[in-house]
Amino acid sequence: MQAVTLGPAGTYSHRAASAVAEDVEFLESVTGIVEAVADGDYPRGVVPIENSIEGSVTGTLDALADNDVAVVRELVTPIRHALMAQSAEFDTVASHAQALAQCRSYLETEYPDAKREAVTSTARGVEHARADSSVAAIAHPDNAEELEVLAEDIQERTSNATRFFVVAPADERSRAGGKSSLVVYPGANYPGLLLSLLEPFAERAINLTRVESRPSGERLGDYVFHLDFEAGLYEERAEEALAEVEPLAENGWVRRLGSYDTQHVLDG
Ligand SMILES: O=C(O)C(=O)Cc1ccccc1
Repeated sequence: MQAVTLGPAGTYSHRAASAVAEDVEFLESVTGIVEAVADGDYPRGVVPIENSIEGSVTGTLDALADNDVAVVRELVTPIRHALMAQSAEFDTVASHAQALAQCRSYLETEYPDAKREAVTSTARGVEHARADSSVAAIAHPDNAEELEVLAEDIQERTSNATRFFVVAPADERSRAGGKSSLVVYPGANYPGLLLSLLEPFAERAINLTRVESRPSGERLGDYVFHLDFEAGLYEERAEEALAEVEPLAENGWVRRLGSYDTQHVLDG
């Protein structure tokens, strides 16, 4: 199976995608990846959704609200960051914004004067470091090749895990799986709205594993809600909960991203 993910080669997304596809192609934006799958250009896309230290990847959330795709699996993988450069003499650290944030304390302690440069992916930062001796990169240590690995395991906490979604064309949406994801745009704003969106799950003992709000882009204070819960859409209790949620969004919409299982991908 072919999958498209965040490139160039060597990103954490690439490592995760290799667990589900033999043929991995690259794009440089999560929005572009979700759009390419929605347009039928690729059968699968692998996008980072959430990190245990830094939280949501907002570009991915917004792309899932804006495009009609299915989520068919989630991948959970540990993230271990290394600092690499041509030598210890550098003045800039280039990496993906999430990786820079995940190594904030290390950088503040060890390299307080180094500039931080956010680039489109960790592997793109490595390319900068290869081309320019004043630049160090934060990436998976396997990317180092001729670069010197100056430090390993520089992330904030030992359990730096990232979730990735495997997205597929909308017609491959499944109701089977232990978890499900929804995007809800109520198109309304009144006291207790969020409570009434969540109560149908609580009343049926369905555990919510993630609740995120994102600005709808329409006006200030208008939100799209992203919900993940531990039940399959095939289950009667999930169907019942949705039957209560959908009328609350009569001025907006509810997107069922689908049900899926979790696959843990080990590093190395
Ligand atoms: O830039 C990468 O390597 C990615 O795949 C995105 C990312 C960045 C930091 C942690 C996890 C995923």
